[in-house]
Amino acid sequence: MAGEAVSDVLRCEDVSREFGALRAVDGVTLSVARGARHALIGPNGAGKSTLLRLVAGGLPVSGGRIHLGDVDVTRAPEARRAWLGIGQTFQQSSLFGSQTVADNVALAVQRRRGRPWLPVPHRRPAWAARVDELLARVGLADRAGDPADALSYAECRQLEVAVALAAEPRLLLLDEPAAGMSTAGTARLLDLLRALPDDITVVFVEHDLDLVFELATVVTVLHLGKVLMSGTPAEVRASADVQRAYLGTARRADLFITEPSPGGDHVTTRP
Ligand SMILES: Nc1ncnc2c1ncn2[C@@H]1O[C@H](COP(=O)(O)OP(=O)(O)OP(=O)(O)O)[C@@H](O)[C@H]1O
Repeated sequence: MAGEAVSDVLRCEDVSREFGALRAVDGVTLSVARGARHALIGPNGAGKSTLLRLVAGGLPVSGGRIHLGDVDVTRAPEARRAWLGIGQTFQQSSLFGSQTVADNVALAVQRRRGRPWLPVPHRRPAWAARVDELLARVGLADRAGDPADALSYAECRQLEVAVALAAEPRLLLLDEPAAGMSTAGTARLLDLLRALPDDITVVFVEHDLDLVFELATVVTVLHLGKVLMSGTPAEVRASADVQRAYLGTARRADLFITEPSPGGDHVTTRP
């Protein structure tokens, strides 16, 4: 319906992706509301990263449809989707290590302003101001002149967010943004993501369930390529189905606590 298309930034309808005989994503239907911080969680191999790649356009779907707002982007190439407003960070770094922190962002700003062919970062005042603003947003203003190679792992992830934001996305896809981070790095990342404006909708894949439950407004749980459930963080933490999906994995099954009751399994969450 037209009304739904306006309020949802992203809609996946019956989206599937096969790798040979494996259905990595199996009939996923999902709506992401404007301004949401929408987490995708699930055990290893559930299909989370594949779904992100299908949305970003890095992989074609085997079936189903993907809408960005009211535009059907199912067959659109990745660059077109980026132009339409899908930004992303990757599990693998996409930074230029020998370029400065500021120049990494400047190149991304240049791409957005339609000058991707300029061989070196161009120093137009308006673009430089945008670079400064983005570096301040991700907490790297004081590292602007350092080569990206000199950044810590956590700072690299912060810089990748700045590069993604330079493309002015309305939908930002983050694949395991906290992977490999220290507690302090994760806390900084959480602050950074919390401070993003509401007109940027965020969909993120994350194994750190503490981060998920701190940040997410909606959580979708994938299991064996299918949506097991979508709900608020509280609903997901209280779900016996979700707990069962996580049991037997090393991933924070302790967040979901089963208390035996006369009526059968009863799941509560940690206070
Ligand atoms: N390019 C590929 N070729 C073949 N199989 C793939 C490919 N990419 C992913 N898969 C398989 O698809 C399934 C889903 O993988 P995916 O990476 O999407 O899971 P995930 O939920 O992100 O897992 P993790 O949490 O471990 O990153 C897995 O069984 C994986 O081995």
